[in-house]
Amino acid sequence: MARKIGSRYTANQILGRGSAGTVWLGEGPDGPVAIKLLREDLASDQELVGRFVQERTALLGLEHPHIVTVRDLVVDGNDLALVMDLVRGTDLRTRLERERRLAPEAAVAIVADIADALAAAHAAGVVHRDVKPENVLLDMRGPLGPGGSHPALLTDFGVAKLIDSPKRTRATKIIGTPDYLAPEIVEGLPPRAAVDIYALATVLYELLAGFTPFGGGHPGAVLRRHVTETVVPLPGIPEELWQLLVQCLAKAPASRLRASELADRLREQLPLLAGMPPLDVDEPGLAEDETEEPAPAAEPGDEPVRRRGAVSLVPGARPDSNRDTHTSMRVPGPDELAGGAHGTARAPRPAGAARPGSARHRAAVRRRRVTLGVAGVVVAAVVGVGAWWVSADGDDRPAPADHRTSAP
Ligand SMILES: Nc1ncnc2c1ncn2[C@@H]1O[C@H](COP(=O)(O)OP(=O)(O)OP(=O)(O)O)[C@@H](O)[C@H]1O
Repeated sequence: MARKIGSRYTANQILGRGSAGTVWLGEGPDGPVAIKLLREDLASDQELVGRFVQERTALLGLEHPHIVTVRDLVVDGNDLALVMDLVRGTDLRTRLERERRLAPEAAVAIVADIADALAAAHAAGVVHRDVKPENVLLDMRGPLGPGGSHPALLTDFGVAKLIDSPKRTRATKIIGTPDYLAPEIVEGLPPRAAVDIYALATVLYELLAGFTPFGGGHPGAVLRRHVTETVVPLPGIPEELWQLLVQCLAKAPASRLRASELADRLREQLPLLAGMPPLDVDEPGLAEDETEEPAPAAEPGDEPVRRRGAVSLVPGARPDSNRDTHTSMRVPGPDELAGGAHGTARAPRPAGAARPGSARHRAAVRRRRVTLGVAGVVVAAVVGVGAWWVSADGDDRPAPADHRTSAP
């Protein structure tokens, strides 16, 4: 089912789908390429097409060994496409799902590559705004580096910005993926380079722990944790690496490292991490008042219900993904964010600690109920934040799906 894209490219086979469109394995005048074909409703939006053409120079100018180069932007009839270098490998999400946690040396080597990519982008005045494991590709044809990792490349540059048009997302809405959103975005400030550092530090934490520091449960609760909670230490993590994470997950953007400094500091630590096994951390449970909403019973013919709080990048998007992707939510007001006196961040559970749902865990929860007057405040905040999520455009609701392959 090959199709022509403009006069120079042919899309031959689907590699994967995201919320903004479909990525194809294609052929161009200089050989194989990856072609990201934006969704039809995006392609027919004149304002977006205009921005697409405007952004051309910035996107095409980003060349770096750890950035997936955009080779061409094609506007042709109903087609709007980014033509990129083809990366033969897999994305970091797929690797993480396979391995659950990465050895610190491999995790740090991958994140240092992406910090290099961000340093180059930030120097060129480009903020990525959607750093997450799905947007990191591992080039299986590249040489093996520290920890046996292939080179990592950052992709999807500029896509969040292109789609974040005033018409689509009104000034009061948030664009991004909840688990990786910097607190200043939740508070409604414009995204600057430091948001990428926060997101990348979140990715590093996730590679080491197997879960993100503030993720889990309702997306409104996730956003609130970014603003109000401090990150919980990971058992067994080397102190210097932990300090680096804490600094880059700082609530104040100015306290975070710059990308080039982060890359250097990470690489300095590589020799100390050589041979260290993955950290021995079990995924924590959620506090009882933060658990996912129960999925409604399926009717015959119903599409599967997404279990977690993913909402699409743009109204109407139906991401072909079984992972949480983007959120498009109203910026919460100060009152809605003021639920942080009592932390709900998911504390890592060292092996042997009570497993959520166990008798020991239930007893602990009962004890907590008795002692926590403040819990009511938290519940109120969660419900408040939930209310503004529910009141967002109905089109912004989670969409079911499954997806994704890597390049052959
Ligand atoms: N340049 C590329 N070379 C090879 N495979 C790619 C390339 N770019 C993307 N892919 C594959 O295509 C799939 C879909 O990518 P896409 O960027 O559309 O989705 P995403 O980033 O996971 O989702 P979203 O757009 O919702 O953030 C990914 O799984 C990725 O593995």
